[in-house]
Amino acid sequence: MIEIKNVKKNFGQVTLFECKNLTFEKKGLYVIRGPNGCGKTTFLKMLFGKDKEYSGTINNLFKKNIMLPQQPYFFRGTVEYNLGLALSHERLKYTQGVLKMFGVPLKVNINQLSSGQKQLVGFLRAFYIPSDVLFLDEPDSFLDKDVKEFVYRLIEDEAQKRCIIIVTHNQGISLRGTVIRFENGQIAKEGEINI
Ligand SMILES: Nc1ncnc2c1ncn2[C@@H]1O[C@H](COP(=O)(O)OP(=O)(O)OP(=O)(O)O)[C@@H](O)[C@H]1O
Repeated sequence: MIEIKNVKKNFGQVTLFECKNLTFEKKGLYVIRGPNGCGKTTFLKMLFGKDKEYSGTINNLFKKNIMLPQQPYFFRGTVEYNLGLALSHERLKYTQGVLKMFGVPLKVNINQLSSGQKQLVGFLRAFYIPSDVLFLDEPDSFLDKDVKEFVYRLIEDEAQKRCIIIVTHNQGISLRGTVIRFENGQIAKEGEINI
């Protein structure tokens, strides 16, 4: 669970956003929406605990937190090598199956993949590391329709077991979750809808 009370984020004299009251429960999918530059990535980093420069309270009670940034870090080496460093044998096998299904080569250097292929690898790696809460910062920006559909269904199913907080500009493919919207410098819960 994450509880937020009277949080204000400033850069210098300028207030980027405020969040008066918000709770992320133990399980569920939270979809963060808002225009470019409103502060979604900044907010995610604050929830994750990486950015501590704000006023007010963010009480993150989750023990194991995993964050997938917009540009995840990969080690020099193959796709398989990068996944193998992070995942258990069983989860690695499943991940390899998904990548094969979408035609992503496993034995090539990670930097030889397309942006969408690389994004799928980064997503699967973060998704299959056990955690209590998973923060996803635009994990879908380069994914085609079929891959996005697959990833969204995976996220929706998994959110029945743990808390997943995703930032996305998605339009077109449905994703069922509680929408948290940035509007005029305020963050508020909109309720559970299909975006
Ligand atoms: N360290 C910093 N100092 C000053 N301004 C910053 C700093 N970090 C971020 N900003 C500004 O805060 C604003 C919000 O950035 P952020 O990346 O959180 O937005 P976003 O909503 O995730 O945008 P996008 O949808 O484009 O990814 C931007 O205008 C950015 O320039």
